[in-house]
Amino acid sequence: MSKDIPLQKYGFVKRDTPRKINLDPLQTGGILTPEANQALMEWGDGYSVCDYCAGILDEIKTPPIFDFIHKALPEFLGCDQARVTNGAREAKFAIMHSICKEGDWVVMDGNAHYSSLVAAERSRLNVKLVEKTPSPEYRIDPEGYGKAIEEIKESTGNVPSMALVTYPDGSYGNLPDVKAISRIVHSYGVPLLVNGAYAIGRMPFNAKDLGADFIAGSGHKSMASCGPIGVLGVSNEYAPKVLERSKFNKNKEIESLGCTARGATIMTMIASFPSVYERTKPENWQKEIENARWFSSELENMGMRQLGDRPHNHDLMFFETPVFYEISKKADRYFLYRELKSRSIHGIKPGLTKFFKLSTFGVGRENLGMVVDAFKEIIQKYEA
Ligand SMILES: Cc1ncc(COP(=O)(O)O)c(C=O)c1O
Repeated sequence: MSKDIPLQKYGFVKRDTPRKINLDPLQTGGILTPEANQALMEWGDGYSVCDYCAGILDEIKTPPIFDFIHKALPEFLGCDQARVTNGAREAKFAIMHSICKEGDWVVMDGNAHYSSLVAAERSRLNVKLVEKTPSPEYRIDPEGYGKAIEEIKESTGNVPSMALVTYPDGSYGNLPDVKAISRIVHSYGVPLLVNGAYAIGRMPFNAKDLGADFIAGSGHKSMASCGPIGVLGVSNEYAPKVLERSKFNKNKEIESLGCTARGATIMTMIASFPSVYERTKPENWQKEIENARWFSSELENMGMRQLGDRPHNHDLMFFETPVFYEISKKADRYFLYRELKSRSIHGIKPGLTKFFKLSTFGVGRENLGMVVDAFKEIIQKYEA
């Protein structure tokens, strides 16, 4: 027998982050609804959803996983077929791995998330990035996709086997012109994967309208679900490859390794779905954009600068904050984190003062006003 393991620090651990107001881009869209909180307790046992499983997760009728995956999700995502995965990255990997062959090329926007790059690496693909425009916009020019495809064609003799665009990206919250990108890549016969980790579940999103052949979304990031869970969407044209079943076990899809999100993760997604559906309606998303723009203008009035798309069209925003950086030289680099923490405002990374990103999603105008007031107070306190 090995040495005794000290167990004191394990068991139930309380989360002590004060987060009355949460601005963390990773977290705002993943906060559970009351229904999802309830589902978490009800379905928390490991394989709880499998009481009535006949061998195929997405065909479980009770609880209504079949209806959710085969009816509600494709309708919601605007795609022919949908599946749940263990995250956006697992959806991207499954798509790349099934569609591309080792050594193929994939073209991605220069704002692509690292998880898109590692999904390509794990699939043994080569990646060419479409350059973004310089600061302060960091825009992706759709024409860059045509140029990248031409370059790959010239050097390898073949077009890439896939293009990917991040909509919006996770640094600046920029929404590239996906329809234009889709037209360009399709003119070369290249299929398009839209990484909607920050779109699906927050804002109106329709794969067919965007011209996407594949989509990936994140439940824990944007669909008020406890992670890890994501969604994958695919057109009928590519579904046979992406959803191919095992020759050893006809019930099991290869790319999902047979089963994906199960237990609490899928049940929290289902529990939150009515609220998520509601919040993505254009009129509700419009309010989120108005809040983001209002918040951005308040920060700019204090001497900060919002980078990326202007006017901004998403809740995720990146700010250059020289006013806090100057204070940090006199105080220390953690002063902002401490001050916000003492006001129960969470989400700006500890130690960041020169620039930071945040999300206003679901925070509401009143709480955003409290953040604005907090920033004003902090500036006054340290500049006095
Ligand atoms: C733009 C973007 N895409 C994908 C992901 C990964 O999502 P998931 O955790 O669901 O794999 C992230 C996570 O930060 C992201 O910011």
